[in-house]
Amino acid sequence: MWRGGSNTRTCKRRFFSSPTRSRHHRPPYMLHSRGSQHLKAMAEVDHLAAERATARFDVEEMKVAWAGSRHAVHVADRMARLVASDPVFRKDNRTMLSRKELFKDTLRKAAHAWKRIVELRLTEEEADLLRQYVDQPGYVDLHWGMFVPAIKGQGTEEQQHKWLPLAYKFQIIGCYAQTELGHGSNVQGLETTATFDPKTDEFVIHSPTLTSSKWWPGGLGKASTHAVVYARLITEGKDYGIHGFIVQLRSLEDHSPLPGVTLGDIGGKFGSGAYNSMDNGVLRFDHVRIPRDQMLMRLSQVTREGKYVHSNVPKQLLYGTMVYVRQSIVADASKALSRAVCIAVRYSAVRKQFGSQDGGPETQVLNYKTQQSRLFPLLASAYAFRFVGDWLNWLYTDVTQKLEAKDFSTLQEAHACTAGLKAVTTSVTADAIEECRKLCGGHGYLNSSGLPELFAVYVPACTYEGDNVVLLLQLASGKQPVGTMAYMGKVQYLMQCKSAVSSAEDWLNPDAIQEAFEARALRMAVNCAQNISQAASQEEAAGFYERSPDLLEAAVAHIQLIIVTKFIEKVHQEIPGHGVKEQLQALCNVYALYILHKHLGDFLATGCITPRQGALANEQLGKLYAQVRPNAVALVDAFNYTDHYLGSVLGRYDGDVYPALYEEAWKDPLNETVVPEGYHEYLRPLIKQQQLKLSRL
Ligand SMILES: CCCCCCCCCCCCCC(=O)SCCNC(=O)CCNC(=O)[C@H](O)C(C)(C)COP(=O)(O)OP(=O)(O)OC[C@H]1O[C@@H](n2cnc3c(N)ncnc32)[C@H](O)[C@@H]1OP(=O)(O)O
Ligand SMILES: Cc1cc2nc3c(=O)[nH]c(=O)nc-3n(C[C@H](O)[C@H](O)[C@H](O)COP(=O)(O)OP(=O)(O)OC[C@H]3O[C@@H](n4cnc5c(N)ncnc54)[C@H](O)[C@@H]3O)c2cc1C
Repeated sequence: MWRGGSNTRTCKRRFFSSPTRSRHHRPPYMLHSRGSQHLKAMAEVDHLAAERATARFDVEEMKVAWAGSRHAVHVADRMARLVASDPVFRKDNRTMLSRKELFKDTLRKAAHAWKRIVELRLTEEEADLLRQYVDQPGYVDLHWGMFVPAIKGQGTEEQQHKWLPLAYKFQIIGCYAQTELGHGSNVQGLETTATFDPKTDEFVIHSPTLTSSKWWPGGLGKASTHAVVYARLITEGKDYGIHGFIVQLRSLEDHSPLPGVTLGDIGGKFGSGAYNSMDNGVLRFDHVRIPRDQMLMRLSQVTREGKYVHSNVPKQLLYGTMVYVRQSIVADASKALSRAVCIAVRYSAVRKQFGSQDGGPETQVLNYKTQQSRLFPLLASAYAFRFVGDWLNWLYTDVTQKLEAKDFSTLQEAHACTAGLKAVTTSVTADAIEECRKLCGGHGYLNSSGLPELFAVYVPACTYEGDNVVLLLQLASGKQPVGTMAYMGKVQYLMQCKSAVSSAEDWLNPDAIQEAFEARALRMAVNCAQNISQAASQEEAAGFYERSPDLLEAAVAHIQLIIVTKFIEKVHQEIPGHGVKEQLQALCNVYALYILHKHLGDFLATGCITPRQGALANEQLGKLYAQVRPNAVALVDAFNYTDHYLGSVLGRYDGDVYPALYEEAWKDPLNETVVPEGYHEYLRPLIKQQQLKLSRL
């Protein structure tokens, strides 16, 4: 019932295609042949070769561990090359395009991607990867990511039979129209109505108020012909709450809005380039009629006579599409985070500052302990999110199979885990991309570093598909100790256990880590429960409301425990390749001890560890950073990203950063003329006026 598209995995190796540039854009030194020869010679040097030589593990095997299988590495490799070598998929000029140009460029790329998918007869897995490497948000994300899964999950067999082939062949383009101007988080508060008219066997879709205007759906603004619209179902005078309906919005002949439909784009968004390639839209209905069979009727139906019938399944299955997308957002978090970290690690190995008193070489900034303590936990988090994402995908698949067999026992667990992991991984990733920008110093602030755009594209992930705070509160309201909450069954032990750690090395023992994280999460949850019951003499809801800031922290502790646990489980598996397991073990420890250090207050306040044990964890963390240092560049190489996909002059595989930065500057439209436009209007008169004044003195 929750079926959606297949999940894709990341990958790729370097493959840089430099776009051809007009002569007048060239930096001055490139106009001389000696200069360009020099540049060419420089480009053939691998400035990071020395870094790669210090790696103590087999990078090719680490690529397999990261991607999940040899097959996954291979497919991703082919798709990334395909995209990187195709000039239509060029993206280095994206931040310089106007909104209209950017949108047209997105339409062009989507159409070209589809053409290649059809021509090359790509499989679903290959097509998903190809779209991922095109790396430009657009209507296709919502078409494949939400419209199709909504019909698969909530449509009957007949409805799927009718609509999916149209969607699969792009004969219709769909979006997911749930959020309104007045309500997003509170789905039950949506106002759009779908009133059944038994006389005509139709639903009348209507937007009764301004706040009921659909607002935000991606792909709605300009591209979609259809939408799955969420509206209050009213029949026989009774409001049955939110249900999904397939509604045609635009003519399939000339793309004009159908009668009664008003729609457009909601306007420019944060950052240049970035999510502005997406046409997030506004939509209003004025008594638009659709046939009864366009209500998605897998979970509940309205009969010809107008009788409402609800199947014997939990009504929350209506939210299945959101659960599906949330679990893919967790997988995406590791992709975005690993991209930022790859850029910051490579650049930190190239960048040198200070440290040469006697004319010798300066210090690579990656050698500064502060740089390591800021960067290596993010590197470890990228791996941690990758593996927890794989586990979540497994959980989702498992729940989906159970639901097919009408077993709803794991539904709540899946909801809680996807909601909590979505919230934690996106919040950490958004902050981490910004940290990576700072780790790259001034150059990180340039669009050509790739980081500003990555940040601007990524941050809305903290809001869309459920605001992170709202989702964490969902997790905090979970009741039964099942699945990932099973450790709560050990309440008596975990409430009084004392950590046995007595040396820094003791923190390398996964059992010590696991116990500390379990005890912290459990004690925080128990403290919350006690405080809620004390705060709420009359009603539990009042106590929940009162203590919700503490509940958020308890929910985060629970999710961090899940991430640590899944990383430990991963490292316990058989992992082939020289040194690969050892590196993953080190990263797992970095992740866990970093979280412990960062949230030391929680661990101390709940009495799970002593201040001395906290200090020992930090001591061990420093040792682990030293262990990661010689492997750092190889560990980001294992993400296997092309230069095209990274889209960063600072993160280039060859580390040849400075000529690339220099060259990139000349591509800016401001450099199209030597004397800027506006000089004669504003600058010259100003200067002349001042000169005249001075000459009169
Ligand atoms: C490859 C694919 C890639 C795709 C990427 C696409 C690109 C992405 C681009 C961006 C695209 C962005 C696209 C977009 O942004 S699409 C719009 C996304 N919108 C949201 O995410 C809205 C967030 N709000 C909600 O989900 C609900 O309103 C919440 C959950 C907050 C409350 O809910 P509700 O109002 O009903 O009230 P209740 O709290 O009393 O809950 C009642 C009961 O229901 C249970 N419950 C709640 N939820 C679920 C659930 N899901 N499964 C199973 N159970 C669930 C709950 O535990 C409780 O159980 P119990 O305690 O009674 O036992
Ligand atoms: C880029 C982008 C793309 C989107 N794409 C789509 C799409 O394709 N289709 C679609 O239907 N929607 C889409 N959305 C909408 C998105 O799902 C909502 O914006 C999101 O669910 C948050 O809801 P909201 O805007 O109502 O936030 P609000 O709920 O208004 O949040 C405002 C603040 O209130 C807080 N808050 C709200 N409720 C509570 C509570 N109970 N307790 C404590 N704090 C609370 C939040 O934490 C937040 O700080 C998109 C949004 C964005 C930004």
